[in-house]
Amino acid sequence: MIKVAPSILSADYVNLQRDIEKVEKGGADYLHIDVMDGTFVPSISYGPGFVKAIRKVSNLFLDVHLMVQNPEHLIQDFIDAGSDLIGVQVEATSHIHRALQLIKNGGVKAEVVINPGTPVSLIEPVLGMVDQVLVMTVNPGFGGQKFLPETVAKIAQLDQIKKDRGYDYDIEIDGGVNNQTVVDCYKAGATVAVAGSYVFNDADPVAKMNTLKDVTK
Ligand SMILES: O=C(CO)[C@@H](O)[C@H](O)COP(=O)(O)O
Repeated sequence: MIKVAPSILSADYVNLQRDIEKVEKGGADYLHIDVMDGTFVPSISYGPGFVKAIRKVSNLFLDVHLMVQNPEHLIQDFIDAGSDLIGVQVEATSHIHRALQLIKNGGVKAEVVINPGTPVSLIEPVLGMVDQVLVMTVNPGFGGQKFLPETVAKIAQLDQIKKDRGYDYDIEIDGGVNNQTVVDCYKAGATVAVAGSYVFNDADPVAKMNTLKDVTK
């Protein structure tokens, strides 16, 4: 069964605490928080103060995805804010190893993220040091996009590397995840599914999370 990480990008910001409590009580495994800087991706979202505020009202595992250029400058702020895991895009820094070290040295789980156009070979050197790999299944920056099926092969490749080398990272997927697209990803080796619009654009987000779990049993 896949773990589910609702993405608050699609939550109702005016009733954010209500939406977070709903998915927390309903069995969410993580809460996914997308940090966008308007440079690495076209949109701007939230900063460390936002993560700190959520930390005060929720015990959920905070899965913070930095879609920002040169993330190393911001990592400490997001550690201090109470993140449980911090993800950095391999395309956003010349120093991916250093960025991951900074996260780990701060006592937080470390994740490397790859965009749909980025090959797995680019992150191979750091796979032995991460707790999670995020395979973007859409181009990052916006919720509600269509899943890109060609990304499934990369999930399978990462699963094979994990088995061959005895690594134990989780493989997370993000973008266009729904009750259909999640199935092939799960079969290929995905262990965590981020879902934004599928979960929150429904009157019953908990039922949607349960569906993602049910179809991957
Ligand atoms: O990273 C992103 C968007 O770039 C996400 O985490 C979105 O929140 C996913 O939204 P859906 O595709 O599930 O609507």
